[in-house]
Amino acid sequence: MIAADGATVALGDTMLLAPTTFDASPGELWCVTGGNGTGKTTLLRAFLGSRGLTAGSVSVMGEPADMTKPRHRRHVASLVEPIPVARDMTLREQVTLVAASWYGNTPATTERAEQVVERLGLAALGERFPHQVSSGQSQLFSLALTLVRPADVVLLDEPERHLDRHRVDLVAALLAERAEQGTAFLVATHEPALVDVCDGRVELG
Ligand SMILES: Nc1ncnc2c1ncn2[C@@H]1O[C@H](COP(=O)(O)OP(=O)(O)OP(=O)(O)O)[C@@H](O)[C@H]1O
Repeated sequence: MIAADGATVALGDTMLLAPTTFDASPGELWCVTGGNGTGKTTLLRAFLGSRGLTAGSVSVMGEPADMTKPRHRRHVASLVEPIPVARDMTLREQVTLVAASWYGNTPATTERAEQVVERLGLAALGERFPHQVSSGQSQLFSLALTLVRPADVVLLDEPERHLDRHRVDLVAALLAERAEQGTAFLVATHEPALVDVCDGRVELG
């Protein structure tokens, strides 16, 4: 489902990602761990197709990673780069809009969006605008925008950013539940609580 075979990124003499090999199956939650600068974000970007490889290969569902291809974009949801948000729409409206763009504008879609908002503890903040929430709440909002859409593969870069222990546990539980339903996850993290719920681990550095 998500595979790397000797994936390597170098810029001149600088090694951004040492040769990396792994293979995650559908429904598996994999963590990418390692110290600062060991190549976690670089590996995720390789799976987005935004960072070219010097050697080796990466694939998603057996095909090369290429976000210019609509098929790839349909399969892969990601929170690796910041997600653009609308300043003049509430959090709930934006999560619902993303859901509607994938599932259609129906009452079931509204319900689906509300479930994600609730699971991430954002229900009471749903009528706020992006500039009216804290850094941690903003991170939960970005996760809601990422997780509300359908995806076979989800790539997340340090989803624990700005989150307290309780919220990290909320996120870990939600990711583990989504994985059980068949989504494959690749999650770069420094957070032991996320590593604890992983089925596999890529250790860099
Ligand atoms: N454009 C670039 N030119 C040169 N080196 C780069 C460039 N971008 C990243 N690097 C280097 O590549 C290495 C891997 O960076 P990357 O962001 O993938 O690390 P990371 O494991 O995600 O780190 P962190 O835990 O700090 O987020 C780092 O040593 C970084 O300095």
